[in-house]
Amino acid sequence: MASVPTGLLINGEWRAAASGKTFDVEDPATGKVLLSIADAGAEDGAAALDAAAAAQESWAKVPPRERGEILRRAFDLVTERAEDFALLMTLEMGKPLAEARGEVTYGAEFLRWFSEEAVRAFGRYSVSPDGKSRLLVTKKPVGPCLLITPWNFPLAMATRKIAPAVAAGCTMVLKSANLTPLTSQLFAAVMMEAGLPAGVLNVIPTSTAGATTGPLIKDSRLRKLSFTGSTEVGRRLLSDASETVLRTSMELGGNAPFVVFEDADLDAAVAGAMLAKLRNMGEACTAANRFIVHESVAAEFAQKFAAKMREMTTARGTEPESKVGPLIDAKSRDKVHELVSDAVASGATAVVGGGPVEGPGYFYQPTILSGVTEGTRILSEEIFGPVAPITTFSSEDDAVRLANNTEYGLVAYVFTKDLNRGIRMGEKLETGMLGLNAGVISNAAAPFGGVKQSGLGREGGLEGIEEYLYTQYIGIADPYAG
Ligand SMILES: NC(=O)c1ccc[n+]([C@@H]2O[C@H](COP(=O)([O-])OP(=O)(O)OC[C@H]3O[C@@H](n4cnc5c(N)ncnc54)[C@H](O)[C@@H]3O)[C@@H](O)[C@H]2O)c1
Ligand SMILES: O=CCCC(=O)O
Repeated sequence: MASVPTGLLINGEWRAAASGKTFDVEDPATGKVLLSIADAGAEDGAAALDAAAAAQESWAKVPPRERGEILRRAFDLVTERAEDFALLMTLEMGKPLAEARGEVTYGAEFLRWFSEEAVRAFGRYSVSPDGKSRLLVTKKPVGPCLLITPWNFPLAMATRKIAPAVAAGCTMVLKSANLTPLTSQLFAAVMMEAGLPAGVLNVIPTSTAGATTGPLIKDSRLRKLSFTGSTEVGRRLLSDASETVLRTSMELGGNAPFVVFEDADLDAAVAGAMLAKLRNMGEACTAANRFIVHESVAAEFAQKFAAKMREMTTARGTEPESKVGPLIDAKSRDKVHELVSDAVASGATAVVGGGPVEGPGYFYQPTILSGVTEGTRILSEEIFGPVAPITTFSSEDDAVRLANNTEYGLVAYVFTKDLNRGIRMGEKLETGMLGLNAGVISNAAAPFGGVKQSGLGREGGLEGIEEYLYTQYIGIADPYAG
């Protein structure tokens, strides 16, 4: 296992927090402390922004190809050390090793994708409609960015922001999640090894997020905030960002509907449901949160889905048999159980599972609830656990109404053999993404993001780099005028 830096990364150096404080990172499978790392405070946050602001001008001048090559080297290094990254993620976050390996592949792909995009931030030159002037449109790096990441995908959520920022020529301060900061520490070390100049990426893990990043958001040298996390915190940060009219990208919560029509291939729908529900133990913004199944196939779907859920072994992610790891902490596990208990009290039935697993760690049984009725809390809140509530519908209009009945709009899943119906659903569903007969659609080459209260902006795809660029227009006088 590679050694993980335990300091703050500021201007290319690993250092202790100004206060000398550290905080503990726990293994959610055992509750034991894995490592203590430097705990940044406001003074460290200011030093990190000083470094990012000082490096911005020279970094923006580095040729795009060179920036791309740094990212490509980082891709190679992460790929070479895939096992180190996977084990670290399993230890600090809990996901089974096989899934952690999948996240390394997914997370590294943002480095490769944006290494290729770095050289394609094109502008345009055109003749004005009246022919009397010329219009030159260019793309420029937006400037120093604050990147705030969640705990659930410790590598991919960081690379999805850092890679496009590097490609665009922005400097940055990364505030990693306090529950899973270790992967970001190792990744930052890799970025330095790949040749990223000092000051371009600064990393400030902290146990006091608001106090440490609040002053940065109000600092006029900061030009961009990219946040991934809950809608609740996102709303607060948007309000703070309004003070300096800070440019923002917000990747927030989800409440994905998983719609199964009567003509769907039920085995394929169950396979999709297993992915959409159990990937990352259900701790994903993209997790299917509501199974909306046609009344004529609901019983058969529930029975097939339950048979698969029963095969899932709950164990520490490092154990070879583990298919479902622990939830991130006791608070999350208690919240999941509260939602399940509320649904059961409101008339739902636990077809399988229904409670926490006894013993150390924060494990929860893979659970299916049938007969969940509209208005039940579990259908409106993010579950963030391995629990699948099933509700039924009788017509396409009914399915659309139920699916759209949420403040969120990140992703939806639709299973049908009728392509026209699939396309119609895409047009009618209020989401940024749709999985058509697919249970996972995350891809570095695709624009990831939501509508409604699931956020603003897109990460990945051709769109991802745009979040870190601004457009400048230069009006040129008629070159034929005397
Ligand atoms: N849409 C997406 O792409 C996406 C991806 C992953 C996770 N998420 C969402 O993230 C949530 C789970 O992650 P979480 O529990 O880490 O979310 P969270 O909102 O609690 O925290 C996210 C990050 O914000 C920091 N934070 C919390 N309060 C802050 C404050 N006042 N100022 C500055 N930073 C603050 C946290 O320390 C963490 O780094 C879920 O809602 C999930 O849907 C969304
Ligand atoms: O948690 C949300 C991110 C999931 C993903 O990128 O696939």
